[in-house]
Amino acid sequence: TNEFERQEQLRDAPLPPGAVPFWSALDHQNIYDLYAPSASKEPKQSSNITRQRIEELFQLIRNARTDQTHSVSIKKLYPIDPGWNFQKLIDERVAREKEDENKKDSDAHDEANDSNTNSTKTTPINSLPDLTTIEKTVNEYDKIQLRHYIHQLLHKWKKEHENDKIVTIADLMHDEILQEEPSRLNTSWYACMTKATNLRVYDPHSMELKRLLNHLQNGEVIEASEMSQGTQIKIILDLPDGFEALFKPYRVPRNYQTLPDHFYFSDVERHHAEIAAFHVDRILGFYRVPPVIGRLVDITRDIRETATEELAKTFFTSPANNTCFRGHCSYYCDTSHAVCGKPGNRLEGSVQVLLPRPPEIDWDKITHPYRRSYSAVRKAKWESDENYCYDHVFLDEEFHSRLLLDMMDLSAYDFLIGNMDRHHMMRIGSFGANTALIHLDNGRSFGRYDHDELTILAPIRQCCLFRYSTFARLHRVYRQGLSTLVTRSLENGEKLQKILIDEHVAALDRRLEILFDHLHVCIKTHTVKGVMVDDGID
Ligand SMILES: Nc1ncnc2c1ncn2[C@@H]1O[C@H](COP(=O)(O)OP(=O)(O)OP(=O)(O)O)[C@@H](O)[C@H]1O
Ligand SMILES: [Mn+2]
Repeated sequence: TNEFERQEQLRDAPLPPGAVPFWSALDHQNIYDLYAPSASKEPKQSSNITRQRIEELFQLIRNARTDQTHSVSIKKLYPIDPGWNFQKLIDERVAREKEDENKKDSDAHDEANDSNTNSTKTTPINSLPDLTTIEKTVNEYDKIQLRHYIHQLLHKWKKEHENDKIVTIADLMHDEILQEEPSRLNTSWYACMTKATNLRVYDPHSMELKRLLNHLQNGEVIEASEMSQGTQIKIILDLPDGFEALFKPYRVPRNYQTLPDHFYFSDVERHHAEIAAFHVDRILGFYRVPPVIGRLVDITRDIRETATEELAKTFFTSPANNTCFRGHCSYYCDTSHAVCGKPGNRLEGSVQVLLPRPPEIDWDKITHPYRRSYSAVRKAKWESDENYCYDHVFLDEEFHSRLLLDMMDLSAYDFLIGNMDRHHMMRIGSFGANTALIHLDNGRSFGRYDHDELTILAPIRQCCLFRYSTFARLHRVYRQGLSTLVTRSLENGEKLQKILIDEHVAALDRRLEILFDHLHVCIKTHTVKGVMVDDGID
């Protein structure tokens, strides 16, 4: 029995760290951290909505859509008082902002000025909300009129654009390529660009996508250079056949949880988050993330030996005898945060196709109205003004278009993947007015699985508008099981293992229900036709 007991004890003893695959290290108590609370797997929040209620909601919304699309007149469906006018709200806002300016000037003396924050107005975090300002925001009557007005404008936008021709990136570039480098027209890069349209950046069922992913995963690296934009290290890989790709290296293990005392803006970028975010976007049917795939590179052969001089200069050998590089950027580009092959030359990363950039193609970079303050001591305006959508977003002409609903799609998407870092919205301006957002830069998503960041839903909660077709797709995905679809998708074609740990996958299902719950609340307040918009975009 002695021998038997000894074996039992051995089995229960914690495994030495080296024997634990890194993504399951989470299940093991950190025996060195004496005060660490035991890892809790229970989510902090869950939704109140039931499966049955979600089904009822869907039926309700589907029926209402028939009314909306076959309604005799949009003006009857969304009536506006003859005496009401939009301009009055604009004038009021201008007056309000002037007053705020004056107040700020007089306050400025005794306030420590945080001069490197952006120009969006912010409120000190610890002060009470300014009651005089809140009273003066839009009233209930104006809110109803304004909502109807927005519905009418979105309907008008739909009428103007429903017969738009679909344009591809290849179309935009054809003439110039033909003149300057006609051989590029025969590359598989160009073939991919014929599938990147104003509505979606790839065709999920095409051979071109398959080939593209294969290329990103296996194509020989011709040159590695640093991307100059951005806060964290990113490598541009030149691949054969005209492709350029963005490589984000492994930085933290899959179970790394954003440090509780870190702000989202100093959060490290995660290659596995970029990959997982691509799969989630595809499953939700947006097709707005340029294709990304995981790749194992040889840090010496694929990066050091192909590196530009600038990048090559930052390579060194670590005490553990691994090859590392530092790169140049404003966060984590020093010797203590270097990217190292481990073991040996093995380095994981995400590889995303780079879409053409200026001067070839123009991009719009739209400041997100719900961007966070990016300051440790200030809050953004939308955080203290529940009427922010009426006071700002609805009054902004730029949002009297598909952009408003694209932003709601993005809010839903970002909530599911837990991305708090959407400071800008990107789209290809060269496409003109009817162009979808491109969901770029998802490296700071999937930071925590034990927390659902409800503020990411602020655009949906405050504006209470949602695209019908997105809802219909979310509902379909819900029925099939989002987590099941994501798990299956990640097993298909990925060489890297366990992109998302189970806790992150489970969080997706939980968050989808919370999203439905938010829409449910909106609909209780504003009715189905007040919230759902069929703008003809699928
Ligand atoms: N796949 C892509 N195709 C085209 N351009 C891209 C792509 N990915 C990134 N870019 C461009 O490079 C910029 C920086 O990339 P990214 O946002 O991923 O880096 P970042 O370090 O997070 O930047 P920031 O700190 O500004 O958020 C983007 O704003 C975009 O203009
Ligand atoms: Mn970023």
